Amino acid sequence: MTQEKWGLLCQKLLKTVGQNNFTTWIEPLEFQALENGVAVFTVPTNFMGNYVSQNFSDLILYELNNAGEAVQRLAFRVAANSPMRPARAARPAAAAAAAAAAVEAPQVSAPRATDTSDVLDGLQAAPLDPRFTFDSFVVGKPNELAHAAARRVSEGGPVTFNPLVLYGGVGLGKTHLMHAIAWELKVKRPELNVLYLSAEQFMYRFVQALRERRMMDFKHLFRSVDVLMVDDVQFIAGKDSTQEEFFHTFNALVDQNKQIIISADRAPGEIKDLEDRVKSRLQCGLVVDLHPTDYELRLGILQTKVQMYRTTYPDLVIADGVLEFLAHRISTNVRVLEGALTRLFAFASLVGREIDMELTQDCLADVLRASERKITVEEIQRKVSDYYNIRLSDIIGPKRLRSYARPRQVAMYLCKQLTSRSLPEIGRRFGGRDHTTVMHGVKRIEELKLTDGQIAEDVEMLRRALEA
Ligand SMILES: Nc1ncnc2c1ncn2[C@@H]1O[C@H](COP(=O)(O)OP(=O)(O)OP(=O)(O)O)[C@@H](O)[C@H]1O
Repeated sequence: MTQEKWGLLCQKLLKTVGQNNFTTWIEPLEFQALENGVAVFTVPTNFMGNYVSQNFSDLILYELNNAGEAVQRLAFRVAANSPMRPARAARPAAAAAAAAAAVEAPQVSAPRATDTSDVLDGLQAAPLDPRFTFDSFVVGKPNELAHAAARRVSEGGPVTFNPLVLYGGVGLGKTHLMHAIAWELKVKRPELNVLYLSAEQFMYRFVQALRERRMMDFKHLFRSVDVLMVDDVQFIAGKDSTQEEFFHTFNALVDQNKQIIISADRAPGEIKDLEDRVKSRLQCGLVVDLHPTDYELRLGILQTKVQMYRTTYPDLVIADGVLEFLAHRISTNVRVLEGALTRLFAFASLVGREIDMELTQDCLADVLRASERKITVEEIQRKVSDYYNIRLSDIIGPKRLRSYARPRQVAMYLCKQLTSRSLPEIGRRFGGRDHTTVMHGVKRIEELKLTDGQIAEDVEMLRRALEA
């Protein structure tokens, strides 16, 4: 990090801590160097180093990381020429050594075998992946609404929908879109404090603050951001104190008209063990769904990735039909699709062969086998609820009315037939039901298929729709 960059960060710190605190504590800090993740500052006195590390280190770390510097901790050294530093010769050797040693921030001081503070301090703001930009995001029918909403938020204009909630199954691009928003805001509105972190990191930060009795710092930090992005919010479900703190943070930011962006693996109303008040707050803004990819989107993603790979492997040749084959066969999630392509390119470049169908099938045999059973429990639940025109929450929820119970049993049956999930796992996905309930449901549908033509037809139609 350069002195200029530190100067720019100081302007942000001034805004957050106020003129008095800034003049007394921040201005006297001199940035020295960034060494192996440690930002070293000189301070006029030991006392000042201790004070800053206890009261402002969270904030400084946050700003440094937010500015793209990978800093895990801060160290404060008393300046050798400080007028306030006692002459070296006048002090006993031990005291001199102690004074010369770095004053480390207490929560990140020497590694302690049983302490996770060091790890937790690295979680100020999760780093943004440089590959996850809007340019590299391929838009198709299943994600066009989510993309449009993300684009709008990334303009950093007046807050129109708060929060923006992006939800969808594994590997469908939620994190990619959140990072893309953050990158775009960095360019368009560099003065904004944008904090991206996972819900898990939010919890660790909260627990750390509680343990170190630094809740005021924590609250101050989270309430001073302009845009807060929390990824995978379902993680805090069932964690009561974290949910409560999240709720207060959320309200404080919304009151200040600060933008909040959340991602989750399902719609807020369907996240089990998420407090109702949190659910209802999340539902206040714009909730958009990233649907499972369709064939065209997968093909588009593959073509885009191939263009990118061409810069690394300019000589590789892909035979006609290979990308279409992959887009057709690997429909689990985009992460798997990308992984398959990476492996294929690496393999072909190692053996110096053209990528044709034979090489693809050899190299990706396991991936292709695994994705034969590609349908997820969530997709089945969604399709069944659409088919019977009932809400997804009624498929998962406790209601026993026949109009919900029968579709639920159909969904359980299809999960057993079309996924590799065990009965207890399926039960868990259906609102925490016991495996015997699933077993009963599956058996009931097997019987009905033989005696009830309508059920047999429903099951067949759904199976075909899911396998399409
Ligand atoms: N539409 C898309 N265009 C280009 N790449 C995509 C698209 N959707 C997903 N990806 C890629 O797929 C991978 C997984 O995406 P991402 O991590 O955003 O998924 P996610 O929805 O956050 O998943 P999880 O639920 O596991 O957190 C990333 O490498 C991402 O770049």
